[in-house]
Amino acid sequence: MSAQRLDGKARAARLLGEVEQRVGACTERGVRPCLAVVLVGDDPASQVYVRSKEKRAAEIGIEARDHRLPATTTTDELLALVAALNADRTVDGILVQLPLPPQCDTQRILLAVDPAKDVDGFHPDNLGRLMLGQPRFVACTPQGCMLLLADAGLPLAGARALVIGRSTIVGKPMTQLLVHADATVTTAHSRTRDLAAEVARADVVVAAIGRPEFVRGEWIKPGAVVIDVGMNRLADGRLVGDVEFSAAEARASAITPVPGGVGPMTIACLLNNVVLAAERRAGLS
Ligand SMILES: NC(=O)C1=CN([C@@H]2O[C@H](COP(=O)(O)OP(=O)(O)OC[C@H]3O[C@@H](n4cnc5c(N)ncnc54)[C@H](OP(=O)(O)O)[C@@H]3O)[C@@H](O)[C@H]2O)C=CC1
Ligand SMILES: Nc1nc(=O)c2c([nH]1)NC[C@@H]1CN(c3ccc(C(=O)N[C@@H](CCC(=O)O)C(=O)O)cc3)C=[N+]21
Ligand SMILES: [Mg+2]
Repeated sequence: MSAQRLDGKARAARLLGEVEQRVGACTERGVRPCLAVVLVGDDPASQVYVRSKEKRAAEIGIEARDHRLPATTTTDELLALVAALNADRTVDGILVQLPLPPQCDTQRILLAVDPAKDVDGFHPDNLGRLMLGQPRFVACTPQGCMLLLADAGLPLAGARALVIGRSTIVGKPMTQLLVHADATVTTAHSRTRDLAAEVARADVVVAAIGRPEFVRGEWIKPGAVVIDVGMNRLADGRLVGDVEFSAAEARASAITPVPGGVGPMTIACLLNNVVLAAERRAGLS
């Protein structure tokens, strides 16, 4: 058996087509959807991500405004920029690219973003609403994973789901979304005693660890659906996920590739959140 590949590139293109229609409706009402991107320092991976997001935005008529700041930027300087973007009525969404340099107080800065412009879904208000089952902006990567899971066709209600990772940006919101989809969810992390045994009984595995091919293919339950969030750059330049892809593919019923899986979905869901914010400004929602 070989798994169905969950093609995130194609699924993202479809979502972006829908978002583009909605961008058009806003623009007709005189509201040009606009995303402000704040990038501090010169981390090469962050630059790649920001560039590809701005390219996708331009393709569908969303304005992306770049704010590039030196690696020495202070918390106060960032707070002042965020306050200006909050007050700017032409800005619909604000994205502060993470990670920030160590001298910046990340929690304080994320808390300062207007929750109505928090298209990453990282503000405590938006995380709390997700917890209540009344989401406003849902974090983009978990949102994208849910869309790919829907393509796999496996009913989530009653399924055993395993989320590996408990970060605020991926693991925790992913666990919440699966709980609300009526899965029976386990969250694993670095203190989990027997990860192989947890994986072996899961009908759905979402891996968000940040360690190349850490989840062995032989752990996967035959027929399981595997969503690989990991993005690991190897010394030879190859990009691999957190799952041993070739061995997992032989056992799973469906699996996301890296690249071309979750990554493109994250960007499409971000722009989906931007148009949601713009629709409110345009009086369309
Ligand atoms: N495709 C995309 O769009 C995106 C991809 N990513 C990628 O996803 C991965 C995870 O990102 P992120 O959540 O930000 O990472 P973090 O480093 O914030 O979190 C990693 C999580 O993995 C857990 N972990 C570490 N080692 C183990 C282990 N041996 N066994 C089980 N769990 C372990 C950690 O546990 P503990 O809490 O105990 O430390 C932690 O909860 C990265 O590769 C990142 O690049 C991230 C965002 C978007
Ligand atoms: N405020 C904030 N919001 C984020 O959403 C955010 C962030 N900070 N910091 C970093 C992580 C990482 N992330 C990625 C998104 C898309 C790809 C992506 O498109 N990847 C391509 C491959 C890219 C390549 O080849 O290098 C793919 O998987 O096919 C990757 C990584 C968003 N993040
Ligand atoms: Mg990917």
